[in-house]
Amino acid sequence: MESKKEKTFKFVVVGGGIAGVTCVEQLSSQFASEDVALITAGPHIKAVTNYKQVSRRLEEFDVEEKPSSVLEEKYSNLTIIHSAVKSLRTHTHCVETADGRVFGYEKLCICSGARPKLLTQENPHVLGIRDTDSAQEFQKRLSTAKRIVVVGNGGIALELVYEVRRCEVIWAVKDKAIGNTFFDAGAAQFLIPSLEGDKEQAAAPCKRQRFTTEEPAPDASGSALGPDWHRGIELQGQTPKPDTGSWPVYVQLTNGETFGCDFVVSATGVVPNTEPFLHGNNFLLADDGGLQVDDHMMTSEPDVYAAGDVCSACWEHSPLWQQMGLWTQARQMGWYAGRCMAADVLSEPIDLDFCFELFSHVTKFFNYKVVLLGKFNAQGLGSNHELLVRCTKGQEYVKVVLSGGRMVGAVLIGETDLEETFENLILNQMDLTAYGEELLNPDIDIEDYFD
Ligand SMILES: Cc1cc2nc3c(=O)[nH]c(=O)nc-3n(C[C@H](O)[C@H](O)[C@H](O)COP(=O)(O)OP(=O)(O)OC[C@H]3O[C@@H](n4cnc5c(N)ncnc54)[C@H](O)[C@@H]3O)c2cc1C
Ligand SMILES: NC(=O)C1=CN([C@@H]2O[C@H](COP(=O)(O)OP(=O)(O)OC[C@H]3O[C@@H](n4cnc5c(N)ncnc54)[C@H](OP(=O)(O)O)[C@@H]3O)[C@@H](O)[C@H]2O)C=CC1
Repeated sequence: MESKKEKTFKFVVVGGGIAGVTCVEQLSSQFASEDVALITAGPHIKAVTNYKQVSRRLEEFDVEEKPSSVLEEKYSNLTIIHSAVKSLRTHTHCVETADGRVFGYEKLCICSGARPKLLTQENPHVLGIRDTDSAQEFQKRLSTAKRIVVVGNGGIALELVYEVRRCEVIWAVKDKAIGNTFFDAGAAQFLIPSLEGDKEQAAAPCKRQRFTTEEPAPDASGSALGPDWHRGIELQGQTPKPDTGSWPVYVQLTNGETFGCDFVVSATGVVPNTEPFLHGNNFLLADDGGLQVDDHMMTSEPDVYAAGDVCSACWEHSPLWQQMGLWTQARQMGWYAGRCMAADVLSEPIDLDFCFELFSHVTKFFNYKVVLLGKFNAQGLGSNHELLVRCTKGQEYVKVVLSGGRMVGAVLIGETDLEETFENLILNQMDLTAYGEELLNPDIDIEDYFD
């Protein structure tokens, strides 16, 4: 492959999702006179727009799919190659693309994302949702569906059961409460009425959900969708009719029930897209199949970095941070990987970025603003923690996780206006023992309290 090299770039980034684009922008701007390449399988790239720093650590932004020419116009040293990488030779520092071209690199960053981990492979009645194509396929199939089964209890399932209209949705959940990847049972309880509310009934007179609490028995192309992916696409089925007794597919659950449906959405997590890079190389993989990266986003292969959903952060984490497959983390990792690659080339030292100090995520579920901070579900704390909860039905749910009298995490649902104060309390690790439950007393203006 070495002899066929068409061109050698100083930096090559693989993947036009948010991690890859952020990384390549960082490198192209810092090294304006060096050749940089972005190799991506899809025709479009993802761009961060309307970036807003909500507080010291919380950020919000929109993500837009754009033609890649937008990037090439912005950076004259950037070349975009539209083809999938089919193999990598780390010992000769080159990649081969599906269209047979070979490119050399000095430093490479793999940002190839992840793909849905489907319940069953190659069953035409089981769909995953990841990119624009799969979302469109879902929309098309939904338009003629009377009943679907959604399997999984994470972000995608939460969004779907709320957004789908005029179609019976059977949500198969193996946990005791909904939304296990984001919420505890208390928060889940707070959110449940939103699924049964009058507002929904008015918009979708035929919408019905049925919950079950047992799981059923039993090629990545574009970038992952992101915030508000369902806005602007009609997620509407056909009005449910009486069960005719004949469905395209049947799902048997471990609680013994069987449901027929038009199709099944497998919202059961993702697997990192690593295959094209593994053969012939010695990448260390984490338990989740991601490329292991150290605190400089470096994989176990020399001059190869990784960022976003494809990688697993294997440095010793801050006690207040954990990795999740999220838009924000893809951006932060892509940006930091670019800076680490630059520091390496310039032989400059670089410290782990402060964004990895505290986990923070702002999103929306069931039309509520949701802010998650630190060890929001007491992850890894065992019994060594206490919880304070304040809840006003239909308005807000506030949960604080304390360990040794110090705040280590929080879940804020609704317009609580507490995120900045709590973020500061978590970061400064102040001993809050003296305040006890007063911490969540709604009659106290907590901001003034700690100023
Ligand atoms: C339906 C849905 C809703 C979501 N909602 C949210 C949300 O509200 N908030 C949030 O924070 N996160 C959300 N996420 C998660 C978020 O989208 C991902 O964590 C994030 O997009 C990961 O970015 P990435 O750049 O690592 O990977 P991706 O966006 O998956 O990009 C990977 C890129 O690599 C390219 N690629 C793959 N293989 C190759 C190859 N061999 N050669 C060349 N190119 C390749 C792909 O074409 C793509 O351009 C959602 C995800 C989904 C699926
Ligand atoms: N607003 C947001 O922030 C959103 C973020 N996302 C992100 O996009 C990515 C993909 O989302 P999603 O697919 O929902 O993945 P998630 O990882 O969020 O959730 C997967 C869910 O499926 C469950 N599960 C896994 N295997 C099975 C099985 N065999 N049977 C039944 N249930 C199973 C998991 O349970 P268990 O945990 O017990 O394994 C978990 O509840 C995630 O990284 C997610 O964080 C997606 C949508 C919205």
